Amino acid sequence: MTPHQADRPHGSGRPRGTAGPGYTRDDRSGRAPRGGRPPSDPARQAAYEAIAAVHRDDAYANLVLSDILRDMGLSGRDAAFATELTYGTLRALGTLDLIMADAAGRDVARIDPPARDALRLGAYQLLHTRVPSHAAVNQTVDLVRSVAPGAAGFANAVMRTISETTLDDWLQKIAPDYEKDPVANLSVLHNHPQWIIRAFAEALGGDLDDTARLLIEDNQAPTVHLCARPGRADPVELADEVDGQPGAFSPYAVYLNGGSPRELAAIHDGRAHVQDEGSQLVAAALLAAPIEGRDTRWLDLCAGPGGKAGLLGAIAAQRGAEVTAVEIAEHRARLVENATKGMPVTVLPIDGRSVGKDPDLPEEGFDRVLVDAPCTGLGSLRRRPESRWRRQPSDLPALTKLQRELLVAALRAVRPGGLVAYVTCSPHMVETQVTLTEGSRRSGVEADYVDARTLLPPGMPKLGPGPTVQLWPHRHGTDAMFLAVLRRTA
Ligand SMILES: C[S@@+](CC[C@H](N)C(=O)[O-])C[C@H]1O[C@@H](n2cnc3c(N)ncnc32)[C@H](O)[C@@H]1O
Repeated sequence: MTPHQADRPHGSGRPRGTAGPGYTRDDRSGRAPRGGRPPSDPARQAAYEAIAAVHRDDAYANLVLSDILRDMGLSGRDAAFATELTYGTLRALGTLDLIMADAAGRDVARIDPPARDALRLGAYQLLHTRVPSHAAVNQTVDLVRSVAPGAAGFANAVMRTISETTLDDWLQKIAPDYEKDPVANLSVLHNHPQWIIRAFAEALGGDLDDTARLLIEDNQAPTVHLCARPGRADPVELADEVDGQPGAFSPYAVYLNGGSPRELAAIHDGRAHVQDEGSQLVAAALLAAPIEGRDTRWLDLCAGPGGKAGLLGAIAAQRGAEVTAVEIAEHRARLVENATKGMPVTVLPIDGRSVGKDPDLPEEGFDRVLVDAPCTGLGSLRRRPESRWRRQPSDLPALTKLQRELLVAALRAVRPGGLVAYVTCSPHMVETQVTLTEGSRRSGVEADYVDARTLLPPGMPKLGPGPTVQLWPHRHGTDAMFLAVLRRTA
């Protein structure tokens, strides 16, 4: 699973008719049980339902919330408030749970799941929003009464205890001393699991001050970036049209100032797509280095849902090239087809590791190959509020094996003289440098690094010593994309 798999219909992570630990089937709707009181506030009810679905069904917050908002007919300020509450609560979960445990005098694992999620939402309002305390307490007790009627008195007591102390004082109380355990301290202060902080710190050369800056950035709601598709839209004109601004680095990027990109005409008519600026940069980097000889056969080995294929396809149309886009998951392959309509792109719903075995994926058949590998997605935590608490270090072995195999396949698919870009939206060294070294070694293919810094727009700051590049939210305003470019020599 990768965080890119956000197109999965919500709830599909768990078989129908089953419920997550601690939930009964009656909890599954998330709505007030028959005989319970109706919700007093639709935005909070929507946020509660989304948070409960994330924990009960392994749903993705962005998908489940947009379904709930639509079903409840919420828009404008109500929708914005529900979104802030859902995303904020999910991001802050680890620290909220520690505060709740302290206030309740028991581990949160021992609180009934519906009451626990309602309390998390309440604690978030008390500690992170301007909602007046009495309103946060009363609304939360009302919500608990409707989803876990027996726990209303308990919820009242916990909420009142939390409300008596400011967030700063809570953090002071529960965070371990920075001098004794800096990672544990940062984990509580900035709402990230410790293993992720260690991975970030390692990729940032052990600089914990810089790591803290990254953690703070990870807790901000990211700006939505559009990609103005080359040949179809001019970014400056598009920026005017959507009341946004041209991006700082990618020649295709437009930053939205707010509002939902779903409603934009440019998205509907295929002139633009939503794509982080870092993703645009790494995809374009594959095409930036000159190669000798034929340059018409390009391969995207992990294409779903089609963001980078959409950009590669638009440029291929201009340069007379053709893109083969491979995606193993059928429903995601269909998304790639949608994303590349009208472009010279052929979508293959097959395993990218079948290079040399599938006639459509011949060895040495391609001039440029992109491996945007399935990964932990630790580089895009801003966009997926629940993922930092869902991901586990135990996810790494299976992912890195797949990454190595896909890199080996890519190196075999490219012709001598051609280029392979290895990309992850994770800065975890095991997924970046280790995979790269191991995959290149095992491929048996000879290849040299191209300095990836030279393939990015001039003037980009803080790209490190090369030849690989790690982008960062707190340095570049992008997701933490990793990029390595290899030229096959023989
Ligand atoms: C990081 S995502 C790619 C994102 C995509 N390039 C984009 O820009 O929208 C990785 C994708 O690889 C797919 N995948 C996983 N294993 C694969 C395999 N063996 N062959 C082909 N695709 C695979 C996943 O289903 C997922 O869609």
